[in-house]
Amino acid sequence: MNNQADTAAAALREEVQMLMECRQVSRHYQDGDRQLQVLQEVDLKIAAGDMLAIVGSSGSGKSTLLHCMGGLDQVSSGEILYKNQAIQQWSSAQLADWRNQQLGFIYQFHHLLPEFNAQENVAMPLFIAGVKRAEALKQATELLERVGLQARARHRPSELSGGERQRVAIARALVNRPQLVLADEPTGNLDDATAASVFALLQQLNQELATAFVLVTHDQSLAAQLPRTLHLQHGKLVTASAYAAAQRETN
Ligand SMILES: Nc1ncnc2c1ncn2[C@@H]1O[C@H](COP(=O)(O)OP(=O)(O)OP(=O)(O)O)[C@@H](O)[C@H]1O
Repeated sequence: MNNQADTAAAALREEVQMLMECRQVSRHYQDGDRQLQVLQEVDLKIAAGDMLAIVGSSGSGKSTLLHCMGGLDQVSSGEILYKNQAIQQWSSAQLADWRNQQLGFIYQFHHLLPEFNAQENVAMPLFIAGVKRAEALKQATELLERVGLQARARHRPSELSGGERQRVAIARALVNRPQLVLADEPTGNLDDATAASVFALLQQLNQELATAFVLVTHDQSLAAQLPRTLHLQHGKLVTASAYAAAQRETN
């Protein structure tokens, strides 16, 4: 009886903590009469507080997978569950609310709004969610402090360095206290030292806030610092050793 209760409790804990699951996710694009298979039967699970890297060579499907996970692209078959609900069944309004309230996105080219200063850029998801301006700006300031940019709050993106802009983008991705952050090459356009400090910041935020992070990267050395790495090859998840063998063949 006790054993049964323990098993049930463990199963429940896993359910509660499971954030996202990709089940047999495939994505193809039609190119004239040719079908381009970009993702093939990808299975993966992300639990609360996970931090994982997705590595793969150019064109292996990393961004497509991330876009599907964020509901920005549609899967051709399979399903993506967020807290056990299939996101492809949601309306575009539901998807937009979900992205605004539960997800954070960090892109390689940060997409900050040039006419707004750093603090307003960070506050933007809160403005969109209907939070009052003063409260939104207060929360944005807290996040800017956290990423070490309080002194730059009133600067516009054009007045910031690449690394500073990327940190503003990270603060913006976190301002809604998302449970899951999807980051596409978040350090891709930064020099090595800045990339390392931005990466360290993501790790720190993962530990402090228990935010789950999925980081798409080309950079194997960054990925190696994370507890879990998934390897994409021609749209399929493969084992680390199969991936390494294929890399050796191409080099
Ligand atoms: N909208 C689209 N229509 C047609 N083909 C597409 C589309 N989006 C992506 N692709 C193709 O899908 C493949 C995977 O692209 P994706 O951007 O996911 O790769 P990636 O691994 O992120 O590459 P990179 O590291 O170069 O950014 C590529 O061959 C790309 O040309």
